[in-house]
Amino acid sequence: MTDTPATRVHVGGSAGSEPYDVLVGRQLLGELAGLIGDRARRVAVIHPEALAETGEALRADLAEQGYEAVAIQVPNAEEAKTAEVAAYCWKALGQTGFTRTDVIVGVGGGATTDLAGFVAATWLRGVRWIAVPTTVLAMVDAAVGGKTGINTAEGKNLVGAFHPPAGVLCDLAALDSLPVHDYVSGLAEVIKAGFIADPVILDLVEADPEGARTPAGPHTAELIVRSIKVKAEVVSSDLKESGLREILNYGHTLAHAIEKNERYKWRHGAAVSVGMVFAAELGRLAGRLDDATADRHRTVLESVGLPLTYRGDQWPKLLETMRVDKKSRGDLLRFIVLDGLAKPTVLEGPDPAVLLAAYGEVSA
Ligand SMILES: NC(=O)c1ccc[n+]([C@@H]2O[C@H](COP(=O)([O-])OP(=O)(O)OC[C@H]3O[C@@H](n4cnc5c(N)ncnc54)[C@H](O)[C@@H]3O)[C@@H](O)[C@H]2O)c1
Ligand SMILES: O=C(O)C(=O)C[C@@H](O)[C@H](O)[C@H](O)COP(=O)(O)O
Ligand SMILES: [Zn+2]
Repeated sequence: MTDTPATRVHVGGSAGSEPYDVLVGRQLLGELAGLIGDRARRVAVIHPEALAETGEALRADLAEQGYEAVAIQVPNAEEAKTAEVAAYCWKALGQTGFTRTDVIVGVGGGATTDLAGFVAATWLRGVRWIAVPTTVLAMVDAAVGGKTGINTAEGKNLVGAFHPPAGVLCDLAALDSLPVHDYVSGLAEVIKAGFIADPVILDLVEADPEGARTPAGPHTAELIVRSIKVKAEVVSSDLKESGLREILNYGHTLAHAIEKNERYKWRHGAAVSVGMVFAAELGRLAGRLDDATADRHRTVLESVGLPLTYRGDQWPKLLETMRVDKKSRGDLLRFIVLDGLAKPTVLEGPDPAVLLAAYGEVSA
C-alpha cells in the first residue's frame, strides 16, 4: 500500500476562493512543505489531546525544516469548538507573532479541523490553513469545503466562516488508531454521500458491512475517495451554500438538535444517522420518497452499527432547536429530503403533523 500513488481530488474555486486538492493515500506529510509555501516563517499546528504525539512530531519536523513552529493543543472532540478555545488559539498566535503570511495546520478529527479553520478564518481576517484530517468523518466531509466554525450555547456551528483550506492531506494510516466508535460515526457521512449522490457507496457498504467498519476493509479507500468526490463536486460549484450545497445537510436538521440536546456527548455521525432516518420518513410521508429507498436507510445504517432512534419525549425541545437551523428562513423550517435515490431536494414548511409523524418513526 505504501507504494500506491495518492489519489488527488480537485476542488474548484467558487465564490472567489482558490482551488485546492484533497490527497488520499499514505505517507503524505512530505506534501506539507509545498502547501505551506515559501512565504511562511511561522507554522501553528493545532491538534487535539488525543493526537499529542502526532502534533509534537509534526511541530518538530517543521522546526527542523526551518519554520518557527508551535503546537497548540486543544481539547478532544466538541469541547474544542467553543469561543474560549478559539480565544486560546488566538492568544497563542498573538504570542508567536503570527502574521498574514504564516500558516495554520489543523490535524485531527472534524471538530479540530472546524476549529483550526475558524481560527485561520478569523486571525488577521484570514490566514492560509491546511487540513490534515485523521478521522473518516473529517476526511470525507469536515476538512473539505471550507465550512469552519464553533458551537454556542444556543446551538451547533452557529458561529463560523467559509474559509477553504489550501490543501487537504488524508493519510489513511491515521485511521488505524481511531476507536471503532469514531470510525463508525464517520460512516454516517459516507452513507449520506451515497443517498444524496453516489449509490455505489451504498452497494459497497451493503456488500460487506463488517469490512466497512474497519480501516483494513476491502473498500476503505474507495469509500473515502467516492465520498470526497461527492463533496468536492458540490462545494466546487456552491461554496457559500446559496443553493446546491444544502444537499450536504441531509439528515442534519434533526442531527444538530440531538447533538445539542445531548450536550455534544453523542458523536456527530451518530446523530446524522438518526437524522437521515427521520429525513427519509419525512420524504416518505410527504409523498416524495418510495418505501424501498426509505427502508434502505434503516438497513444500511444499522448494518454498520449506527443508531436509528432517539428519545421520543424530547420532540418539543428538538423542534425548538431546529428553528435556528441555518436552512430556516424566518419562521419557515426547511429540510433536505429525497425525491428518490440520489435525488435530493428541499421540503419547505412541512405540516407539523407530518413532522411529528416522521419523528414518531425514529422515537425510542
Ligand atoms: N465543516 C464541515 O463541513 C463539517 C462536516 C462534517 C462534520 N463536521 C464536524 O465534524 C465534527 C465531528 O468530527 P469527527 O467525527 O471527526 O469527530 P472528532 O473531531 O470529535 O473526533 C473524535 C475523537 O477522535 C479523536 N481522534 C481524532 N483522530 C484520531 C485518530 N486518528 N486516532 C485516535 N483518536 C483520534 C479526537 O480527538 C476525538 O476525541 C463535528 O463537530 C461536526 O460538526 C464539519
Ligand atoms: O459541508 C456542508 O455544507 C455540510 O452541510 C456538511 C455537513 O456534514 C456538516 O456537518 C456541516 O458542518 C453542517 O453545516 P451547518 O451549516 O449545518 O452547520
Ligand atoms: Zn455532518
